[in-house]
Amino acid sequence: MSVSSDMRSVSRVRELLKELMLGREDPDGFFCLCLSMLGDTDTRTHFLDLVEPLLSGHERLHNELDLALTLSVYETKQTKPDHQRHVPPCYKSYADTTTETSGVDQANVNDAVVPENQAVAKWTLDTNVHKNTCAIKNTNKHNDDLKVTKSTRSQKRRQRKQQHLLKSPLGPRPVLLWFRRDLRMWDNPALIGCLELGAPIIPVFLWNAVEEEGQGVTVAAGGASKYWLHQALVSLNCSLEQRGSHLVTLKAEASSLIVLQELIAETGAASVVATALYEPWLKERDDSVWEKLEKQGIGSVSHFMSCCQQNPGSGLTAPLDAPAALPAPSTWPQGCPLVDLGLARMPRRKDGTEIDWAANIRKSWDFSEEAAQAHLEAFLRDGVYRYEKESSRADEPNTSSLSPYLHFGQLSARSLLWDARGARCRPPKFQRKLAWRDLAYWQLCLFPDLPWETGYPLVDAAMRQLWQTGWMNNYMRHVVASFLIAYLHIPWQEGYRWFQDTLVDADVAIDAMMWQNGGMCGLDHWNFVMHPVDAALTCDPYGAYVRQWCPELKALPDDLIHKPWKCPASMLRRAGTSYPERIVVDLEERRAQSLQDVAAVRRRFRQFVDQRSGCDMVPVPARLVQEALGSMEDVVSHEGTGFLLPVITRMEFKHQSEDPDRQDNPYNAVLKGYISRKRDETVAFLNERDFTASVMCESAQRRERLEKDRCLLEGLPQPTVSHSRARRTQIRDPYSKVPGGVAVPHR
Ligand SMILES: Cc1cc2nc3c(=O)[nH]c(=O)nc-3n(C[C@H](O)[C@H](O)[C@H](O)COP(=O)(O)OP(=O)(O)OC[C@H]3O[C@@H](n4cnc5c(N)ncnc54)[C@H](O)[C@@H]3O)c2cc1C
Repeated sequence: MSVSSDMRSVSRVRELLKELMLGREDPDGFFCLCLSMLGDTDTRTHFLDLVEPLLSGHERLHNELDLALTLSVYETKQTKPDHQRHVPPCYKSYADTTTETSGVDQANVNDAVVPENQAVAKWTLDTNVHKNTCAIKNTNKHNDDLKVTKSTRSQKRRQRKQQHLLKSPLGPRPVLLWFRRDLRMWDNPALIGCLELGAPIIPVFLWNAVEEEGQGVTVAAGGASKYWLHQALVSLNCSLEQRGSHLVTLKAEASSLIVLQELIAETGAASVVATALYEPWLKERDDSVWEKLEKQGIGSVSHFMSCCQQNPGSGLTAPLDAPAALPAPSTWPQGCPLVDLGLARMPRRKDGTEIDWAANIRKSWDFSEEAAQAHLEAFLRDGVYRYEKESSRADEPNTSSLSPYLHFGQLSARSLLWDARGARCRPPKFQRKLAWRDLAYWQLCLFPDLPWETGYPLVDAAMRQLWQTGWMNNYMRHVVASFLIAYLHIPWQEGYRWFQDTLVDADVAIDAMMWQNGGMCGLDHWNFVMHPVDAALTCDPYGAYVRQWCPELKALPDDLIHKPWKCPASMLRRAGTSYPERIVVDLEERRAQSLQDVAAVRRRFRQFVDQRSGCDMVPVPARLVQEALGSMEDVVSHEGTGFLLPVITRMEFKHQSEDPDRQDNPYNAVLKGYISRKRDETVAFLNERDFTASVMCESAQRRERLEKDRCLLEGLPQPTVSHSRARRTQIRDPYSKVPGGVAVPHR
């Protein structure tokens, strides 16, 4: 056997060993494959060394393999004479790498003996496993990439040290698997990374509310998302128990670092593994934790993170399976009951009874990892087709509703993307949403400082859905945000805070980015304002959504469901509704005022408006400019305001500053709802073609609607809808197709 084929066999055996630990290969099959790859002699000599990792946590498998080896040796002895022992040099060096014990500079020895690719073979296995966590969201790594490339050798040394640390006379020392926002068994590289270390695993969750929050208006963990977190931890613990392990929960009141150090002292753990977090204040906390632990000689996540950073961008790789079992330590550290973390604590009334505000959230969601996968499967089987066409509908569940699972890492973004690409329609719109998610994290890294009733049924329905279930779809989030900012003139930070407290998927990066864009101070202004009635005609054309969340409006006819103020008082009385008056009546006037406010701000801070393009500009952190352009000292200090980056600015603002006196701004951003736009286009089209037919068509539709409403209010059966419309003049123009459509030559 050649040297290189030997090495290949050994690394293949190690891969198979992983399969065995994960329960995807049985011991007999594993043994036969090893025998055929290594041959009789090498199997007899090295097999037990290779399967040694099984001794911690997989003893039964080890015993079976030991027996299989004994039987095979016995059989071989019966048939063959004993061969001379032969240990190929590369094999020896490989074994040395894994059991480094001497004081010799092992890094140099190994680098000299083993070709580079073989020396890292063991680690590339880790790299493949680990890198994917960040493959999707890790877009801001230029700095770290550089560091990694330079320090590969020292990392290798550290990795070997880590291996050494894992060995002790009493068997391998445990590894702490620090769960944070990766609360899952499937496609969890940190978990698989721990398994590969071949040591007992202690899964821990630490809670320190202050560390979680960061500075300023962050509100990182609001009530609803903490409630979700609690439930997700319950579910994670069940999954761990099914695999012979459990989650140790701890209040990290002093700090996460101190609790980790105590855990290390108590358990003798040799390393701590976790997936990266990207909120700047948590990243800073983590950096300092890793630094201190490494000084103590604890192998840490830095290896794992650097693997992520070395990700060559080779594209999406297959998600990882969940392990069948986890090796448990001989003794467990003492944790506290999960409820003591106070994540799901309910307020109490004066009489001591509990106010269970989460009852509806519980009814609306299944918090488990399995539910996340079932949701995704169901969505890709069916919903995704509607999503690609009409993701704005509020009255139909057309979006995936996966955001809380993604936020808490109960579903990995990689497996979502993997499955989406495997779906028949390869949904482009859905896949793009994940890019938005990455963008949000990128922005947060870049700019770390970053109970109402309105009388408008769509807005109220959305806010009630949010309150009751902790969620609403993207379109509705736009509707309520537009309403708050453009019509109520309330600062976007208020909306952001409320969302952070009430959304189960509350996510600082995404939420802050979206609210800032809505509040006209982000990197990409919304070039639209949602009109609460027009939007309703698009996303809830028959009022089903409003009827679900505002049942007091149930009895109103379709035509008036989004405009209850237009109902005659007698109709409202009959319907028995106590719905409030509109919070603002003259929407146009409110919008005009909002535009003037923006103009005033832009005049006052003229230095942040690019006079040529009319775009707003934001100061870019000096660090970033320097990284991007080498040295930018001149630009940064010379201007006094730092380096300014023009951002995507709403057209109507730009036009307004160009021509402040013009009343009719051609870039009016208020969106016409889809339905009203289509209806207007149809009427305009018919007007142009055949005025009489158009009038007849309109009045026939109106008569039908009135009749339907009358029957509804008087409790009569609904009239059967007549499909005979007023005759439309046959269109003879061969170049016209549909209103708003493309004109194509007729053949
Ligand atoms: C004002 C405002 C605030 C928002 N706050 C949050 C928040 O706190 N947390 C949050 O997860 N999303 C937030 N979003 C984005 C978006 O509304 C939700 O991600 C989406 O509604 C979740 O539903 P879904 O899983 O059915 O989404 P789908 O449309 O099925 O998309 C799949 C996944 O892509 C990601 N995604 C979708 N849209 C966006 C987007 N616009 N920006 C970034 N990622 C996106 C989410 O992870 C989502 O689960 C906000 C949007 C607005 C307008």
